[in-house]
This record gives sequence, structure tokens and C-alpha cells, in this order.
Amino acid sequence: MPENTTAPTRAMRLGVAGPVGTGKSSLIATLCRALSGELRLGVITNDIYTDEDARYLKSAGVLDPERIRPVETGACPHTAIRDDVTANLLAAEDLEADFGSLDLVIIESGGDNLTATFSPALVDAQLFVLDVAGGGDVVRKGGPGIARADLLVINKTDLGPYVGVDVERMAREGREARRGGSVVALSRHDEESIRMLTGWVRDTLARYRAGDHTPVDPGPMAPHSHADRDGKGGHTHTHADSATHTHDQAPAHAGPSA
Ligand SMILES: Nc1nc2c(ncn2[C@@H]2O[C@H](COP(=O)(O)OP(=O)(O)OP(=O)(O)O)[C@@H](O)[C@H]2O)c(=O)[nH]1
Repeated sequence: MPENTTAPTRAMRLGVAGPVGTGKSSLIATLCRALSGELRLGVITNDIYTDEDARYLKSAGVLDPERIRPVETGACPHTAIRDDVTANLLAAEDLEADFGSLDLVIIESGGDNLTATFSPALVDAQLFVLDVAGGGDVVRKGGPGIARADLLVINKTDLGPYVGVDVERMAREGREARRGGSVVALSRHDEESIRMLTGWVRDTLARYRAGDHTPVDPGPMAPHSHADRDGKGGHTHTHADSATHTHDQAPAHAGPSA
């Protein structure tokens, strides 16, 4: 039988990004609790000045503490997951070297704003976490993570009634913003929602192993300009603010939002 040369040989790297306090560490603890019996896991956390998230996960007792590694970014969180991913790549490679083969390495970004996403040079797939406590309209504000991460998680749905947010509507608007892309409405108190999340991780890992998963870069793209083909003057722009922006000037554009 011919060998599948596209099948990867290392663990899948899954990025978890989203604004401060939306529940990224808690979600990772939930994933570890649910999946550590069936998958060989490692976790890397990113904090600006501390190893707070790594300490939280270690104290949660969901994984061998040796498998949880902190990266101290010392700068804006997006720098270490997007602009220069070296520290995180080294941490991921060290984890795999220390524990032999792993199935999944989860990388938590420091809490950042709506534009922070992982570079595909670091992760194979990424999820973006919002929470209902941030308000139902956050999802309508858009941004690359909301629109184009592999999965959008709307977290802490149990808080919906207390903060006056219609969770179903928020999830529906999330799907619309993503043009049908995957959305999971999650609460760590809701087993069914945890099954949806773990099911998505298993499916993505299966596709990754089969060589059927293509990492995408949600952006934001660097500002750029196009040739002045129509005499109106080329214009410099970014794609950070809109999932619907299209290039009417460029016939073919590399990137998911073109
Ligand atoms: N009610 C409720 N609270 C949650 C849930 N998930 C997390 N939280 C709480 O939300 C708060 C923030 O959770 P974290 O997991 O620390 O959030 P984070 O995104 O990792 O935070 P940063 O790393 O600071 O950006 C904590 O008080 C959690 O206990 C949930 O499903 N429901």
C-alpha cells in the first residue's frame, strides 16, 4: 500500500486565543480532564510577566505538571503567537522531545484583543474564545478570530440569564459572522456542550492525522496595497476589521479573507 506522505509525524498543535478572562485556561483544563485518558497531551501557556496560567493548570490537577510549560512573553501577547513564534515552537518541540510522541499540544495565548490570532507557523488549528459576560454584541464586532478561527467558542453560557444575554442569538450571530463556520456554545457546567467541544477536537485531530486538515491564517494581514490597475490609485489597507472585505482589484489573493 502506498504510504500517505502528507500525514504528519508530530502532535497536532491547537491554539486557544481570545480576550482576557473569557475562560481560555478553564477550557483547556476541561479539555485535559476529558481527553487525557485517550490522548497524550501537552500544554503551553503564554503570560506577559508571570506563569500564572501554567500554575492554575498545574494546580487544577488535570495533567502531569511536567506536561504544562509556561512561556513568558514579556511583550504584547500576540507577538509570541504571531510575529515571532520561536519561544512557543521551542517549547512545543521540547515537550515532544521530553515525552516522546504526543497526540495534541494545546497552546494558550495570553488574553488579548479581538485581533489576536495564531500564526499557522505555530499551530495547525485554533479556536477563539468569547464569553457571554463580555456582552452579546461582541460577536457582531467581528475580527479575524471570530470570523475565521477554525472554531468559535461562546463560553460561560450558564451566565447568560444573569447578564441579560440571549445565548442562542449570540451563537446564531456567530455562525452568520463565520458564514456557517463551526461554533460551540460552552459552559463547563454543561456536559453536552463539553461533548460538542471534545467531539470537534477529535474530528480535527482525525483530519490532521489523515493529512486532510489545512492550517489557515485567520489574519489580520499586514497592511498592503495593490497595483493601480484602474487608474483610481492603488490603496493601502488591512483586513483586520472586516470578514466581508473583498479585493475587487486582485484576481487571486493568497489568504482566507480575500
Ligand atoms: N460561570 C462560568 N465561569 C467560568 C466558566 N469558565 C471559566 N469561568 C470563570 O471565568 C474566569 C476566567 O477564567 P480563565 O480560565 O482564567 O480565563 P482566561 O481566558 O484564561 O483568562 P486570562 O488568561 O487572564 O486571559 C474564572 O473566574 C473562571 O472560573 C464557565 O463555563 N462558567
